[in-house]
Amino acid sequence: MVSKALTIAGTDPTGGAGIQADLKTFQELGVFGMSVITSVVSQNTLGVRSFVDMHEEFIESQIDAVFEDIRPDAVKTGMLSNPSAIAIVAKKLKEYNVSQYVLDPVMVASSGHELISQEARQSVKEELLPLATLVTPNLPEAEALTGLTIETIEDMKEAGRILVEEYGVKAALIKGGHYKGEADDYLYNGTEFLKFSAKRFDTKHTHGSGCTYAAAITARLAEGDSLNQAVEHGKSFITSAISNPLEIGKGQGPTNHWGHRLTTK
Ligand SMILES: Nc1ncnc2c1ncn2[C@@H]1O[C@H](COP(=O)(O)OP(=O)(O)O)[C@@H](O)[C@H]1O
Ligand SMILES: Cc1ncc(COP(=O)(O)OP(=O)(O)O)c(N)n1
Repeated sequence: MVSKALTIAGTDPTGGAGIQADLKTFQELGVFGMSVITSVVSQNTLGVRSFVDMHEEFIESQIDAVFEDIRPDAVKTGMLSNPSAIAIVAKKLKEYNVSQYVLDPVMVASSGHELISQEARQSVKEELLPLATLVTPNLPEAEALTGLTIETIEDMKEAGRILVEEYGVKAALIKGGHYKGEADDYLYNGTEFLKFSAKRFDTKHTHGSGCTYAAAITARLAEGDSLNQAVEHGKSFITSAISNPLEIGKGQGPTNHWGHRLTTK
């Protein structure tokens, strides 16, 4: 029996981030991928131009279409730009009793473009964090969610602790891509902190790395991994994808999901 994963997110027509990155990652990890589109984003490796949000009734209809036919084993959410989209997704996650849910709290693209309104940040905290198995903020997202200024490893751990103990998420993975030094991430699961380490590669081709990482973790959860195992597999997947760049695009290019198979001439 094949495992199935659903991503609820925005799009990237150049294929490096968002829904497209998630589906490629699910496929690469041998999991049947499904998708619900929340926003159609005009973006490329140089940045975000604009986006059009799907109406919440249409997001709801897409989620119902999936769950009434093929129940996913795990769900990931990415770009949810406004409070209405967040409210409908939260309602549906509860209605369908989703127990394996990875929340990537997408806020600002690496190009600097805001992908979420200010009001929606509060909705993420109040409505989505209590439902999630795991939240995967990068440092700016962890700062926005907790109000902390994160400058040290201890600050990263404190952010994880606040997200779990004060906001009710089951586990928090604070990603170190924006930190100085090595690319180390810290998982707090409510009882202990675990460190997931990687050498930092000197590359600009990291577009969509957060999406790809969260999608890989979601795929492994769908396959039945424990949370710690899923993060370990996800970290190894994203490190491999960053280590072997395709070097396509005029700006910050995509990670290479197919590390060993795709090459550029
Ligand atoms: N230059 C790099 N070399 C190796 N790993 C990286 C690099 N940049 C980011 N990562 C890793 O990629 C993942 C995504 O991290 P991050 O950049 O913090 O998230 P986001 O893409 O959401 O901003 C994390 O595991 C992080 O440690
Ligand atoms: C539609 C969409 N969702 C999320 C992002 C942000 O992607 P992320 O993986 O956090 O990394 P960057 O590309 O911003 O480095 C996006 N651009 N588009």
